[in-house]
Amino acid sequence: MHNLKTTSLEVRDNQLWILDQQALPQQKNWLPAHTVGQLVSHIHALSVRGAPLIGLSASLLLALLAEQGLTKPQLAEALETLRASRPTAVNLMNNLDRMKQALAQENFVAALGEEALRLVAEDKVLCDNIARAGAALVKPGSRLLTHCNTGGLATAGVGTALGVIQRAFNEGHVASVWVDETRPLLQGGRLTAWELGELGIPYRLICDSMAASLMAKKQVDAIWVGADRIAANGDVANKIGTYSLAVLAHYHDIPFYVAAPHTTLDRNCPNGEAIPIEQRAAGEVTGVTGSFGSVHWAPENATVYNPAFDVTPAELISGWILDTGVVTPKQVRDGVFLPQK
Ligand SMILES: CSC[C@@H](O)[C@@H](O)C(=O)COP(=O)(O)O
Repeated sequence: MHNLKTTSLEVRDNQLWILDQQALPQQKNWLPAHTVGQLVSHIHALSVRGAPLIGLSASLLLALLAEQGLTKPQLAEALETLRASRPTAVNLMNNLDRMKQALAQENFVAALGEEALRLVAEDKVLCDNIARAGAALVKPGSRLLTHCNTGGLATAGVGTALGVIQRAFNEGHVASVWVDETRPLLQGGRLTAWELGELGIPYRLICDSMAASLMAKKQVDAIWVGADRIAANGDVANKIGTYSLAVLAHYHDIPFYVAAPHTTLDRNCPNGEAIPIEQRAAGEVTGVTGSFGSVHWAPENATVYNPAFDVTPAELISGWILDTGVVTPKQVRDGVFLPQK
């Protein structure tokens, strides 16, 4: 495979490397993801993260392993191991379904390589299309609020919700961005703040618990988030804390938008209750770990509840901004996300 580089993935000399998103922004470390074991552990550690990026990294690794001579049964096993590495984001499953079709072909080495590169190239276009559709909804002078990280780090392109914000800023419509720090893993505080700084977009970092009072003070004009899975009834799984924002937005009459590629849509998943939610380690809540080391503040044996995602019901969402355009609540109620006949 030829060399390629996105913000956080690199194929160099037929090996996959990932930008360690756990070490950012203090350190820019590229880690080897040369084996299934390495990539799965990077996915578990959230060194590779963001729904689209997880799917692309798994697809590229499979293609590279095929070039290195793994047999069809070995590749099929690798594919299933990768598929099981993160349960909530459906982009991983969607991308691997396409890789599975390539694997079924006689000339599977070439087919896997072509398909993985196609997925990366497509993702860039999907991001651009989402940004274009979403930016048209951003009114001049907007103070936007976002959660988690949905930028170039999480995709092969400009990102999803953050891609919308970037484009709307370039069009002169964004005054500033409120960035939720996004406990427990601080994707907002570490990654979104860093990306917005690099882009020169004015932002202010807040603790998640500060969003409510900002809305009460009329300091937020719209909320933009990404998605890990959109169910057929429009319910959306996204980073824990998204649901609270949607409830707050509803109470304060603030538009709440979800931006995602069509690869995040799961037409076979009837509603949010059917979306598997990943439960994560207690240590993420009892303290914090980063490039600076680990700090723990909770009592030694504290019991913890740590779901990585929550579900926002469709009725709290003002619009689903896909690469195919803006989907309205009425269209969702009329069944636009239902399985296609
Ligand atoms: C374009 S990224 C969309 C989502 O994956 C994003 O909003 C999110 O929830 C990421 O969670 P993470 O656990 O950091 O992978």
